[in-house]
Amino acid sequence: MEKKIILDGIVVAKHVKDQLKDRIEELKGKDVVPCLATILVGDDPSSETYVRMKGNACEKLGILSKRIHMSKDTTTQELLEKIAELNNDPSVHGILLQHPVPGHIDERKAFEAIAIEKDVDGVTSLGYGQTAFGFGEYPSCTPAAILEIMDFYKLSAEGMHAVVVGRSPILGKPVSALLLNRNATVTTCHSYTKNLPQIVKQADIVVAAVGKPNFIKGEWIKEGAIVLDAGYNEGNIGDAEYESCAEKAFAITPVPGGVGPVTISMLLKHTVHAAEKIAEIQGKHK
Ligand SMILES: Nc1nc(=O)c2c([nH]1)NC[C@@H]1CN(c3ccc(C(=O)N[C@@H](CCC(=O)O)C(=O)O)cc3)C=[N+]21
Repeated sequence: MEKKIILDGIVVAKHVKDQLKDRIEELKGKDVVPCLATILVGDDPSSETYVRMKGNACEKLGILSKRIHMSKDTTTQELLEKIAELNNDPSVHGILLQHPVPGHIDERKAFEAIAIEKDVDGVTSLGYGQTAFGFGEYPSCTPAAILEIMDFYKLSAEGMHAVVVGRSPILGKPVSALLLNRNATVTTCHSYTKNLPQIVKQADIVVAAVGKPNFIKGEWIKEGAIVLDAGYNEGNIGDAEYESCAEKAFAITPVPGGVGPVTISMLLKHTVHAAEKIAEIQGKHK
């Protein structure tokens, strides 16, 4: 077999961020500083870590990071009001509401409240629909990261059987749609799927998006398949059992250092794009 490829998310993320530097400078020349607002509700330590990483990545690149931290007792109404305020704030170009929010909050309703032009995280149903139809500007960041990694390493999905394990609104469903748009034959598996190992065994491309540590085993992987692990479990453990899957795979993303860092770079890329569109509109009114 050809040499195994370890798909290096740090390298891909750096490539994406390097390409943004000139665009950010150009925007600043037009007096536009891209700005991402992040909303964290509650004090789940790993959510805090991810949101902090997102904010820090913004600042490192010259993107403003407006960090909103709301108490765990926040009501749906209060969260909706905060989102409305950010929708109406012309200095904010992108809004990220960190998932999950505390259980008493209607998360779907909150996601839906994000203005489509600021939905850089691809969480609204309109954004998802646009992604599914193939003209969305901002697919969810983890699905976008998975395609970015494939593009960087020139791994084509065309004609391949892609098996996505997981069907969540911001991961499994949109990544299935993106792969379908790249002309893969897509099977989306979930907790009711029968004979999961046999289905995964047929995959040329496996996307692990279940949220269960080391769930996908090496024995399930076809020799020479591509394994893309979008898992982010406690302790930086992926959804695919790395050692056993790597033995079979032709290419695989590690955790950490795979899909995660690219997810953040896609969020930055979408925020810069959102700012460019605002700058363009402002330019026309001058
Ligand atoms: N609205 C929303 N959008 C998201 O995109 C979103 C979300 N909610 N909720 C949680 C998940 C998780 N997520 C990660 C992003 C980066 C890493 C990441 O960069 N991880 C590093 C390691 C982390 C560390 O060093 O602690 C890595 O894989 O190398 C992980 C996980 C985005 N998510």
